[in-house]
Amino acid sequence: MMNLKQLVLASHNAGKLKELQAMLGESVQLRSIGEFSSVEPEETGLSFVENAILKARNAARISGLPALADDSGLAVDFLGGAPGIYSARYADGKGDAANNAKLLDALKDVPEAERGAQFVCVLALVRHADDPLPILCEGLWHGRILTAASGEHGFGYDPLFWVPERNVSSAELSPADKNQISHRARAMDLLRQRLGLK
Ligand SMILES: O=P(O)(O)OP(=O)(O)OP(=O)(O)OC[C@H]1O[C@@H](n2cnc3c(O)ncnc32)[C@H](O)[C@@H]1O
Ligand SMILES: [Mg+2]
Repeated sequence: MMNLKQLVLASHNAGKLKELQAMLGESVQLRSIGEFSSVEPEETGLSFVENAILKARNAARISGLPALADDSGLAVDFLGGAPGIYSARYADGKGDAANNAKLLDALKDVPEAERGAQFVCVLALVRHADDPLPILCEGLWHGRILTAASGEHGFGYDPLFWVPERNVSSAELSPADKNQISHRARAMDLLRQRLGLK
């Protein structure tokens, strides 16, 4: 079994680090890859799985530690699953606010019944850079895209994501609540099972 006290998170996204660390609790300390390098690998894969593995291998290579990567995004039904793996780059790298504005515009005049969407999260854990058997876990979260942003918590597309089971946007959920039911929470639940942490 790998030494999970020294796990590096292959992500430059502070929101992910916060959520994943909260879910893992104190038994595992996640170190950010940002401590080792500020260079972000190019996400050249065609799937969440490929990009998660690519990021995990890269972080393991740079840090010399086992690495966990999270590749995630928003798949919107009306847009045929876009922006999907391109969610972070949807507005050409101009950031969360620009991504959200572009999404609202793409769904302008689309009725509520056709605004379904899923958050997707794939977690990949490699023991070392060339690990031939990465652990892969995925989680989905079904909801709807709102017609205007609402809420201050979370990050990314959270203010636009309506959570039917709670009747609020994902950014209106407390961090603890989001971490119980999100795509990331579901993937992490599976990962903890795989690692024997629960
Ligand atoms: O690749 P790393 O360094 O981990 O950081 P990133 O932000 O680029 O992460 P991704 O490539 O996985 O892109 C994920 C995109 O999906 C969005 N996203 C993922 N999970 C989310 C969540 O829980 N709430 C809101 N938006 C989320 C996020 O804001 C990004 O635009
Ligand atoms: Mg990324």
